[in-house]
This record gives sequence, structure tokens and C-alpha cells, in this order.
Amino acid sequence: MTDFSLADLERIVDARSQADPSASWTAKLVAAGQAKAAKKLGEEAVETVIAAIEGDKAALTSETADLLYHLMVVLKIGGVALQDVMGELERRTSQSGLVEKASRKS
Ligand SMILES: N=c1c2ncn([C@@H]3O[C@H](COP(=O)(O)OP(=O)(O)OP(=O)(O)O)[C@@H](O)[C@H]3O)c2ncn1[C@@H]1O[C@H](COP(=O)(O)O)[C@@H](O)[C@H]1O
Repeated sequence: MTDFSLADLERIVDARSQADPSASWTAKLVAAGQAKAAKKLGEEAVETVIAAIEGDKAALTSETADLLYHLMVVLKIGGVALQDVMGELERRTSQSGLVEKASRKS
């Protein structure tokens, strides 16, 4: 078990985004801009999908960590706070995903 949370990772990404890009992957990505960061996010998503399909639990764990880290960087560059994403997820708990999906069609 670990107490480490996405909120902790968000704070690290926020702090490291100010670092020297030669000493920080986070700062390097932020300096490169959203297009580059989002492309890395997409690559990590594909690698996660491959690990899931192959049923490789170790790879799925590792690729999901890469994916979540790069998602936090994209949120940082996009100016979206994790708190807002959690608020949206909490709002959705009031109904089932199937009910919400059906409401989109009308
Ligand atoms: N969780 C992560 C994390 N996960 C993955 N990565 C990096 O993400 C990069 C992506 O891996 P790739 O193999 O796709 O990279 P690459 O092939 O070199 O990429 P290209 O240059 O080819 O595009 C690697 O450099 C990984 O080290 C991370 N880098 C940082 N963090 C967290 O951010 C903190 C601060 O890191 P720095 O910003 O580097 O100080 C770290 O202590 C961690 O807590």
C-alpha cells in the first residue's frame, strides 16, 4: 500500500514545471508545449492499451504510471486542475454510465 496520490503527483509536476529543462523531463515537456506533451500522452495510452491486451500486469502497471504522469503534465499545460476533474467525476456518480450515455443521444 502507498499513500502517494494523484494530488501529490500534481504538486510535483507543478513544482518541476518551473525547473531547468536540461534537468527535468517535466520542465522539458512543458517548454516543448502542449502538442508535444499531448503526443507523448497518446503514445503512453497506446502502450497501455497494448499491455492490457497482452495481459501483461507488470507492463500494464508501468505503462499506466507513465500515462497518468503524462496526463498530469497535459492538465498542467492546459490549465486544468485535478480538483476540477475530480469534481466532474464526483458529479457523474449521481447516475449510471448507461443512463448518462442514453441522455447524450436525445
Ligand atoms: N512519474 C514520472 C515519470 N514517468 C515517466 N517519466 C519520464 O517520461 C519519459 C518518457 O519516456 P519515453 O521512453 O517515452 O521517453 P523518450 O523515448 O526519451 O521520449 P522522446 O524524447 O523520444 O520523445 C521518460 O524520460 C521517463 O523518465 C517521468 N518523469 C517524471 N515523473 C515524476 O516527475 C518527477 C520529476 O521529474 P523531473 O521533471 O524529470 O525532474 C519525478 O520524480 C517523478 O515523480
